[in-house]
Amino acid sequence: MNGATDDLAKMDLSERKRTDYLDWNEYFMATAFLAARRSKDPNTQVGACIVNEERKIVGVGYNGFPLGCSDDEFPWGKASDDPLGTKYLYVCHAEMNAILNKNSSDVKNCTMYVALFPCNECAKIIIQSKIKEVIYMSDKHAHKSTTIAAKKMLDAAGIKYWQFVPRKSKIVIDFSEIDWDNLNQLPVTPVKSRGIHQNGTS
Ligand SMILES: Nc1ccn([C@H]2C[C@H](O)[C@@H](COP(=O)(O)O)O2)c(=O)n1
Ligand SMILES: [Zn+2]
Repeated sequence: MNGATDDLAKMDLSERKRTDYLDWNEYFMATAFLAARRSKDPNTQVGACIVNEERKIVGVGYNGFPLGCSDDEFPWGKASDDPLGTKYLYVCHAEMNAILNKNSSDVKNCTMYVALFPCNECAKIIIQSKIKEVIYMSDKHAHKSTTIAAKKMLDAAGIKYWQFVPRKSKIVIDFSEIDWDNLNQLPVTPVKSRGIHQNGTS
C-alpha cells in the first residue's frame, strides 16, 4: 500500500468522501420521476427535467390538465365513444410543461430527461425550443406512429436521444431514516450576519 492509500484506510468513515452518491444522470432522471409523482393521471405518470450546459435544472414538469381545467371535472379516462370524454384532448404532456415552466430565458442546448419517449407533438416543441439531447427511460410506445414520427423528426433535426438504464433498481427517500436530531445540530448562520436582508438586497 502506498502512503495515500494507507492514510485513507486509517480514516474514519465520516471523514471519507461518500461513494454511493447519485451520478448526474441518476440525479436528473430521479428528478423527472419525482415530478411525475405530482401527476393526477391514474394510468400513466410522466415527468420531465431540463438541464442546461452547466448541469443546472432549468425546468421541471409532469402531465396534467391546463390551468383552470379542474382535475376533478375533466375526464381522466382513456376510452369513450366521445373523444371529448377522454383525457387525450386536454392533457398537457410533461415535456411541454417542463419547457413552459423554464426559469431561464430559453432552453437552447439543454438536455431533457424524461420518463417516457416524447410523442410527435412534444418532439416538435423540443426541436423548436432547441433542446439538443433527450434522455428517456421507457420506450413502451415505440411501435406507435406518434413515437415513430417523433424519432423521424428528432433524427432530421440532429437531436441525440438515448435510453437511460439505471445502475440501481431503487433510489429511495425514506423520511423515517433521516437523522433529524443530527440535522438540527447543523450550525445555522443567522441571515443578518451574512449581510443579506429578507428582500435579497445586501
Ligand atoms: N411522452 C409522454 C407520453 C405521454 N404523456 C402523458 C399523456 C397522458 O396523460 C399519459 C398517457 O396516458 P396513457 O395513454 O398511457 O393512459 O401520459 C406525457 O406526458 N408524455
Ligand atoms: Zn407528448
